[in-house]
Amino acid sequence: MLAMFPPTIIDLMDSPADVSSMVFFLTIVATLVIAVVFQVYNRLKPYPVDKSIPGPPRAPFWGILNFIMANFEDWPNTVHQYSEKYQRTWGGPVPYLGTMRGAYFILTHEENIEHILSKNFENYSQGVLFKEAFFELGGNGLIADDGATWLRHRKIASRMFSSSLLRESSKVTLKKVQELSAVLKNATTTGKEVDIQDLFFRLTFEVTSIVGFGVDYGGIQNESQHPFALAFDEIQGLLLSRMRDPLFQLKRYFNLTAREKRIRELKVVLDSNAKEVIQSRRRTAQDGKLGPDLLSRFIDYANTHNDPMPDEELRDVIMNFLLGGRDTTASALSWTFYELSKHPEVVENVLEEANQICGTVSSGDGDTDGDYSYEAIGKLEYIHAVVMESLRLHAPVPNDCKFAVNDDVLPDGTFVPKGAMVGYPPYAMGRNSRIWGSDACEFKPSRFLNRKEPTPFQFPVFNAGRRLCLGKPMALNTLKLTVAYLVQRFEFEDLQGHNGMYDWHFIIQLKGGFPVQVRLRQ
Ligand code: HEM
Repeated sequence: MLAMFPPTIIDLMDSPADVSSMVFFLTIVATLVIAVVFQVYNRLKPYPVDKSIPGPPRAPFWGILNFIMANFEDWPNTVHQYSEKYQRTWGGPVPYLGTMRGAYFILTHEENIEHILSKNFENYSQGVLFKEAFFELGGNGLIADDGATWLRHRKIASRMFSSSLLRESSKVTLKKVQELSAVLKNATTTGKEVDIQDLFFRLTFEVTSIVGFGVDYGGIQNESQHPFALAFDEIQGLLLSRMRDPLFQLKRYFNLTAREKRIRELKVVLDSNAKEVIQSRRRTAQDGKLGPDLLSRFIDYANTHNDPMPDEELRDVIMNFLLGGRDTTASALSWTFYELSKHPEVVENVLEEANQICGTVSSGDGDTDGDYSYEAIGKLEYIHAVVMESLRLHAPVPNDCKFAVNDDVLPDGTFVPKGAMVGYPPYAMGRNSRIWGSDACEFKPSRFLNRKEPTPFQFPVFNAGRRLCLGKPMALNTLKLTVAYLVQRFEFEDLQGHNGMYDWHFIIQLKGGFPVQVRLRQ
């Protein structure tokens, strides 16, 4: 009977000695495999998270990762719904894989957020992952860095974001909004639909480039964009896609995929443009004619404080400025105009305040009418409330996080193990009924009128504590100026009835853009 079965490897051995050496060999292989699997498991296995922490059901090994992946496309809203349900720190274990770091906690109480962003700031880092994924763009710049390098840049940059830079940015914004207005005016005569979201991304690219390093790429009126702007957009998309790829470090190291090859090509374009700009600013510095842009201010600081800054460091300054200021402000503008398109009564109030403070504008030909000086924009209280309300409901950075350097206990008693990811969601906090009341999801600018502004820990749209966004005053000025100027001149009709769906990566944008029909305001 036995002969009917195919011979096994042992049947093929000539002697018992062969058999025992084969068994020995297989035992070694099996032991090695088990040791490797055990090592890998030990490295990837989730941290234990106390059962008292609420959250979605936990699967063995994967913890709540399946839940995160299943809801990833709609993560800001999912976080909002679960935060509303639990009204306390929630989360669970996740494998140590990709962006995940063993455990993920989501904080929605201001005391906990103040703890991680201010009181126990030293214990929470930006984490290596974002820095690594964005290295070709952000380098060792302010946004992704931690520790001594961050502190040095932060100290210098804080001096630079002065009221004189703000005034300069206000002038630049006005010039660029006038160019955008010309494009819209043209659309009123051709009757063509325009994607206002795309125009806002162009606008903020232009403003940040001029204020950041004194270059006007002229990309609002031109159909085609400058190679630097195109490369910046493309590389940003590719670097973002690394965040969902647990093997990106390996692929980058060996330059394995089309994405990694393209990133290298784009980095060359960006770096050579940045180098040109930096060298030109250095030459201007030698002639004693430095401009008002941020890059010139850094060069001046380095020269006057005898604190040399190599080109690479200045390159990172430029890129981080663009990274921090461009998409965030464009997102905020797009959502503000989205909310205005749904709330004509708010548009009436905006118009009334803008006419009162900036002066009325002659219909059709009022490009240079009105006072949009920094001082005038500072007086727009209602428009400020509109912009804040839009930021509350549509936080441009909907989810943010830090990583615990050592074990810690949050003020609400949650134990946070070393390495765990601690998320704080500006989007969900902006819609939280505990903070904002039962009408939290409604757009009501009046809630920002005649009341104390919420603390940054309650409203972490611009982050909070030691890493509060340096561009907040500049962003608010740009938003208010653009709203006042455009609402006074144009009516926007959302022909497709956008339903507020978003695309989100780090930033939320209106899904599919925001195509509108533009008419001159009568
Ligand atoms: C509506 C517009 C904006 C929003 C919502 C926003 C939001 C934020 C957030 C959430 C962070 C913290 C990121 C983190 O550490 O996890 C941040 C940091 C930063 N932002 Fe903004 N930002 C805006 C506009 C700007 C502008 C216009 C600039 C400059 C031109 C800017 C420059 C920066 C810089 C340099 C940092 C890093 C600060 C640090 O880590 O010390 N931001 N911003």
